[in-house]
Amino acid sequence: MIRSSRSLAAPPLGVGAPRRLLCSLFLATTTLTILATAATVRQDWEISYQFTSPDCVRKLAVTINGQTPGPTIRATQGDTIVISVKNSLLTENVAIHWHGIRQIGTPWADGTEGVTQCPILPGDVFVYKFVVDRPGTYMYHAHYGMQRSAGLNGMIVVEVPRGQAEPFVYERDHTVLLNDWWHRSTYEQAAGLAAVPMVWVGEPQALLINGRGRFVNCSASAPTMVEGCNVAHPDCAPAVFAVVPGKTYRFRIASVTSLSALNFEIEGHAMTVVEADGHYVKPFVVKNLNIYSGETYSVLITANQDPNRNYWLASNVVSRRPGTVTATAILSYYGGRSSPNANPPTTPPVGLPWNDTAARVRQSLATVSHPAHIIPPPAKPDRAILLLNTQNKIDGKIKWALNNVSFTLPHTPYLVALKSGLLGAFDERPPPETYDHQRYDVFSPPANPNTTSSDGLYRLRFGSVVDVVLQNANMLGANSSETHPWHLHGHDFWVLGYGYGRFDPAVHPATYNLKDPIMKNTVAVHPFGWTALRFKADNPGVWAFHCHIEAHFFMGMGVVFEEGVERVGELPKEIMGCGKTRGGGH
Ligand SMILES: O=C1O[C@H]([C@@H](O)CO)C(O)=C1O
Repeated sequence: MIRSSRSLAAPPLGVGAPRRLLCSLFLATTTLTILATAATVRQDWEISYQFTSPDCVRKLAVTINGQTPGPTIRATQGDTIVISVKNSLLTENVAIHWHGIRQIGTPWADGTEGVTQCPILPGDVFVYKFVVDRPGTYMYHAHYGMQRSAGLNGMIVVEVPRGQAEPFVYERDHTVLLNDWWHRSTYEQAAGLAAVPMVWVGEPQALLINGRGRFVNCSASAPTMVEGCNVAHPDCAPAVFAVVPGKTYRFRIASVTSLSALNFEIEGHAMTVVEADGHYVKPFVVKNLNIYSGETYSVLITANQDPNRNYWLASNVVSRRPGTVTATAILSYYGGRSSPNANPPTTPPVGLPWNDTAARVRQSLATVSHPAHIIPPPAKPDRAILLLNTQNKIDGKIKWALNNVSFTLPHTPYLVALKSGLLGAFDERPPPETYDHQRYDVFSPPANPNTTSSDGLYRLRFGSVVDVVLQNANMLGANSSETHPWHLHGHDFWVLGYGYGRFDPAVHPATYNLKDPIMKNTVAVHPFGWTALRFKADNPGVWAFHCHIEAHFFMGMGVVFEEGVERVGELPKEIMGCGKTRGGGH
């Protein structure tokens, strides 16, 4: 049972309030309406392991109140979200990240174990409290070890306040949470990644749409071939999305995959892309939407097809050679002759060719700001950090590194260590700002695969403008480079440009889009390419920036930024209790 409530806050008592009330009746009413819309959305969550069958095969999953995915959090811009999390995992810690929520003024609520908090111990209750300051489509998920892959995830929808228009209209929205799913436990996956030789997690056993998919080897004809397989299990019945003929719908789509880049399609219905990571996009129409882990999009579709049959929603792997069947859900018209959950008469769409990188780059380039919602980027950065993404080795173990440093999480959260002046909690030497970009050959495997590890962090001047260029490269094997979706906590960044091959700091900044760049919190770095972003270091706190592929972050593909930590208010004691913070941080 979820206890969920949205209660209106009392109008805040401010110096201006009494004077505003004396204004004309019209003004007073308007002011009160605005003040009264800020509400508190409360939910009580209990996190526990449960047997679930998302792809028809029984597996233990980390659930919220028994469910995976967890409940969708729906709120209005300006609302305060209060989620009380009880860890009932018995033998496992937990931490929950509110992906895309900037946590302005509440950096301790970001939910990133090792960065912003100690993990929540079994039996403990931790209350996350933060404001959703921007409308849009977001998600939440575990941010502790590889726990996200175990099922702890869900969506956050932040609506615009009533009466405020968006640059498009629709009848209502549907939420679509895309995921990938493995049968091996996250512990087995993590142990494999850290082994010599490494055991790679491999392609997922299933793709999920709203937590439902189908393992290809679990079939009605041979149910006993796979242990725990039951094709009739209600957990794996495809999700059904109902539409009224002639109406336009907003599909809010989020990808919380551990690994897979996906190609999403609604059979027979063109999709107009209108939002990316909480920002309005200059609308463009696609048949197939590419979506990387950590990204969200909103698309509009109009229910203008034959209402007497159903249509597939389909999700397919791209960017890696697929080893997983298409995930499907069903679009059904109200009043049509087809039963809502009947399979459509066609075969499910298979998406774009997995290796059509050019098509995916085209979509990245098409994603620019809506003309009426441009937030202009600062003309120049104060600092530029160039990060070379390489696959490397440490003591024979395969790792990922940035400028030859593979990231490790400290045991003491940076936020507490920095705020409380704890020494020796992490490597005080800052990681390198750049690499030998004139000589490094991004098209060949690293000449010397060995790398080093560190938990050092970048300290940014508060209020400064920072550019980061993510340079992709060849992996350890010849002719291979993968897509990496990089996610920044605590900020949105402007996406200034993408390029193929070696980034040249003397040439490429002149090609940046400073006119109408989209702002995002997650962006793809395409194979053998580079991606340039800019952000303002104006959110006091400590923020992770990492590849959103669960295995890659585990293998060291991340960095951490600190800015204005001296401006952070008193830290809640509840985020402490581990590492050097065991005495309460003092
Ligand atoms: O980090 C990774 O390791 C494997 C492979 O490179 C080694 O097995 C893979 O595909 C990754 O993305």
